[in-house]
Amino acid sequence: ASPVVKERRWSLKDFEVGKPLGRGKFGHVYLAREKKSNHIVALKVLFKSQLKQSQVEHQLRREVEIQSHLRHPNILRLYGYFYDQTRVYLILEYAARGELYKDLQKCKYFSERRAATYIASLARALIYCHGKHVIHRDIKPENLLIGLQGDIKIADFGWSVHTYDRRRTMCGTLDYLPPEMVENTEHDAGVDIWSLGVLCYEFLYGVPPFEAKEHSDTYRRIIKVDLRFPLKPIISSAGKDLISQMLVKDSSQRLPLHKVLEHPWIIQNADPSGVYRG
Ligand SMILES: CC(=O)N[C@H]1CCN(c2c(Cl)cnc3[nH]c(-c4cn(C)nc4C)nc23)C1
Repeated sequence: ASPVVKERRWSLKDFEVGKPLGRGKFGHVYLAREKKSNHIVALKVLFKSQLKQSQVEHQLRREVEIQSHLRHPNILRLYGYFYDQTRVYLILEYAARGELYKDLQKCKYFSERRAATYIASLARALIYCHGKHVIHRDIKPENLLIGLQGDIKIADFGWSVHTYDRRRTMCGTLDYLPPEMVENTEHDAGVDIWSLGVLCYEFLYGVPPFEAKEHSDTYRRIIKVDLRFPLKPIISSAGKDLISQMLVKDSSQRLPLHKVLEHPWIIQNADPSGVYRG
């Protein structure tokens, strides 16, 4: 089992806490070392008072429940948690090369090879999540970290949910359900395919596809799927084709994740090892 396993009851004295790595909404994340195993982790410290006043305890419980059961190279591990009088602590995998959005800001946009390698890894991670009826719902650069080898990791499952199949959980028979009930729920796995398409566009152009000054304009552009490709940087038609097949209004018509992995742009550009070496 991994050195920092969840079965044990953890407490702060098990860790030597180091420098702050960054701050989330509800607290800070610190570099830390588990004393017995010398395992380096990221310790996310959340203040109970802030969780209470924002009524996100249930969301945090769901995040812990979901992320602690997911095991995938492109999903940040949650090894365990503990709490004291005033705080909740999440013991998270440490991603040695930090936050992806900082890299994206620095180099404005990624090469097609780097973007395709990340999109392929994220597609594989989402296929894994959807196989467990988990949808993330918040795939964006701020929630992505980079591991020691340059491997991308989805973090922050704060908005993930367990989808359940209403068809099966409804009172047995389907016969009496109207079409819209038998169809997908408003939040089906298709939301993550859309977000992956938005992310792919932002990786390649450095800005999200429906960006506008006012929120109301962004909303209008999303609803209309007002997708435009700038002249610069020059992107292959294969890359634009993949984005166009993911950013489709009808979620049932979006390119399924396994088809994303077979798309020519991914085949031609993604590093098979899932790691971008530059
Ligand atoms: C909302 C939120 O938790 N955001 C970030 C803060 C750091 N945190 C990390 C988490 Cl949760 C895990 N691993 C990290 N590694 C780093 C990092 C590494 N370097 C060289 N620089 C940084 C920064 N940060 C993390 C997640």
